Amino acid sequence: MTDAIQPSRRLHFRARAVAKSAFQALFMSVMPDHPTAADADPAWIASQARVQRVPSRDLTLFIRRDFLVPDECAALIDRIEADRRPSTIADANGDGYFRTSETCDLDHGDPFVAMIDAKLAAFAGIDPAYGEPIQGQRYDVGQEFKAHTDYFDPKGADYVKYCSVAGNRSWTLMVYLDEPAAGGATRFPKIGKTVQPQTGKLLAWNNRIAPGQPNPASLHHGMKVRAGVKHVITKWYREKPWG
Ligand SMILES: O=C(O)CCC(=O)C(=O)O
Ligand SMILES: [Fe+2]
Repeated sequence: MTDAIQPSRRLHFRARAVAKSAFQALFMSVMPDHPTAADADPAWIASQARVQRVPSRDLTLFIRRDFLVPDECAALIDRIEADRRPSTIADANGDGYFRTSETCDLDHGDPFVAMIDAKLAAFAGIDPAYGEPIQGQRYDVGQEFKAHTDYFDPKGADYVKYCSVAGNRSWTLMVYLDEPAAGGATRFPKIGKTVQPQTGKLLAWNNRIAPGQPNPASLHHGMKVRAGVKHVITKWYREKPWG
């Protein structure tokens, strides 16, 4: 079970591709040296300041607090608030309450969003061409995204629809933009790790054990917000260029 992207939106993003690549080139050029590979190198991620690796044999998971500053988070929240739709999932399982949040497709023609995208790519050390457009997710009280994986099930009905061009998802980067008054943690049940939302905190994990081999230990649950509102951005990289 995973979230679903909106194929109809892809045309829109393609039309923005020229602006996107120009901004990306600009921001990538002012960033310190970093890899631009097809896949992230955990050693690169671990080498950066203030990066913590969560001890686990089964999942490669990093946490970087204060990856974004509060002003950057607020500017992203403004964009998410202005343009959101009900979140969706692939491989529907009949549970209408599986993912109850709202989603925003951030506009990569917006130079600010392009700058955030470049920062994420530099952190991962992945060529931005492998990234899906960044999404924002918004959870109101009682909303959640039940335990799921971000990769698409290769045996699932929706695999061809979502993965025939760019392959499966490789890495997930996610940044908390605020801190709900209660609830809203991200739980990784297979490795016994729960991460609390904190403004600007980034999580990065590898959804595969090896190329082409999804990792079931990447299962995670965006838990119910109990008080307040939670916003995050999610960035998924693919095995092949997004196109
Ligand atoms: O909101 C969270 O804590 C998790 C979000 C998530 O897993 C997703 O959007 O795929
Ligand atoms: Fe997820």
